[in-house]
Amino acid sequence: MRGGSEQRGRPGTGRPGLGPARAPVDVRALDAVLPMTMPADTALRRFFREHPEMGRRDRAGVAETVFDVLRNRRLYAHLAQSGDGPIAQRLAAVSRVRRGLPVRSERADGALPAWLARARDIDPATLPFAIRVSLPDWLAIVIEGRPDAAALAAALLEPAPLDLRVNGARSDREAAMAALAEDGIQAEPLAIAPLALRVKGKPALETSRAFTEGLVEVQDAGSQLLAMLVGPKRGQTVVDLCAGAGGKTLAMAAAMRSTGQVFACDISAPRLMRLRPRLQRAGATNVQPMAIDSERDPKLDRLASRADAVLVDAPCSGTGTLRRNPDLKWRGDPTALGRLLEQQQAILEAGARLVKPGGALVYATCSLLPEENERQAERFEAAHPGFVREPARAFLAGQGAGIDEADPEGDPVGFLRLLPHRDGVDGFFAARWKRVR
Ligand SMILES: C[S@@+](CC[C@H](N)C(=O)[O-])C[C@H]1O[C@@H](n2cnc3c(N)ncnc32)[C@H](O)[C@@H]1O
Repeated sequence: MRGGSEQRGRPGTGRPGLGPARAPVDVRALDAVLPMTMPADTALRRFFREHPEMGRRDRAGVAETVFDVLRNRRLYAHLAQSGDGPIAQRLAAVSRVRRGLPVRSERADGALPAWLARARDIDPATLPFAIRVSLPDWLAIVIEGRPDAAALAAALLEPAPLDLRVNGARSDREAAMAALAEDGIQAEPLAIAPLALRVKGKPALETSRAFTEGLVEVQDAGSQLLAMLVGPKRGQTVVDLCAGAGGKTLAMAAAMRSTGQVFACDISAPRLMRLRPRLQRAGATNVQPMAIDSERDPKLDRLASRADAVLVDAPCSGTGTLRRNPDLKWRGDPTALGRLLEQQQAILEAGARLVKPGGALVYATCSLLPEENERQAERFEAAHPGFVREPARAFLAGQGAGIDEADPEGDPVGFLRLLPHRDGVDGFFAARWKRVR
């Protein structure tokens, strides 16, 4: 998808259309994001920092266009092929026209140019699957092969909802909803996870009392289930081996009511730094952030066979989170998958070494790719007969998650698979094992 029509008419090249300085702000924002040299939300945050004159509402409008384009980029680029002007301008115009928003016309009579009218009126059902659902070929092949392809692909094009996890150490759902309501934020409980709330609209959450006082934390409800699957209990030693900025660390620390110890390990010190203010807000005193060089870091030796539970929330393709991170479709490099698979295996091995006899090991991804999910879990089991798979859905249902014990696809294997079109959460995979010897 990179190339062809998208390369034509770059900004500042004397091409027809608007010059970059005069281009509408959503077009300039797209110019900043589309080179994909960094994650889209980082590029957009930087763009907003450079434009302090923009108000909250303007930013929201621009973010909506940018993310709509990222979600639908392949379809829009196809529809924009016959248009004139720089690609960012054409993509923004297609986005606006297909969302029923006004588009600035350059024609004297105010009518849309013919190409844009065609782009507005075309029925995507007439287009090939990968273009229709805006997936790169490598991912379209995987998704089109599934029985639920149409529903899954459609769900991946929707914006993700904003889910919160109530900090059980400080509040409960009723009290958190009341605190949010004080700041005009409406939220409803979700059945799937016992501490999950779904926020209505896009309010200014981070300035609300519920957020600043650590009653709630932003976390997809599916992600909350993965932390629950670890089953951390008061007083235990738990290792979160790929803790990142600590979404699941925080959930586990709260479940342990600030007793015991959660070692939050990651090779990215900057990500772990982002965990610190979150710990403070949540009042979690049982977490020890631990920056490691790799999964073989000798710092981990002292935890060998000591952990009651280990979570390996492995680095992965992120294909389950495309609602939230649509730029991954265009930044993701399928040739890097082999390296990721090796890393996942190595981290899972390292995690297993830390589990004490009788303890639990959870492997989780936010991927839709069987190679990163079922195949990895099966490979691990074949090499580690001392780890016995436990039925994940039954485990979660036993803790109050609103999911059926039986796999919806009738699969008896005991893995957890969460899907946006079916479960209303991001796409996740998880396996839970008990170390029996
Ligand atoms: C899926 S993210 C973790 C998200 C996090 N658990 C959460 O809930 O927010 C994967 C993390 O693995 C980390 N990582 C990558 N390779 C690693 C390794 N060899 N050992 C430990 N962490 C690693 C990455 O830095 C990244 O933060």
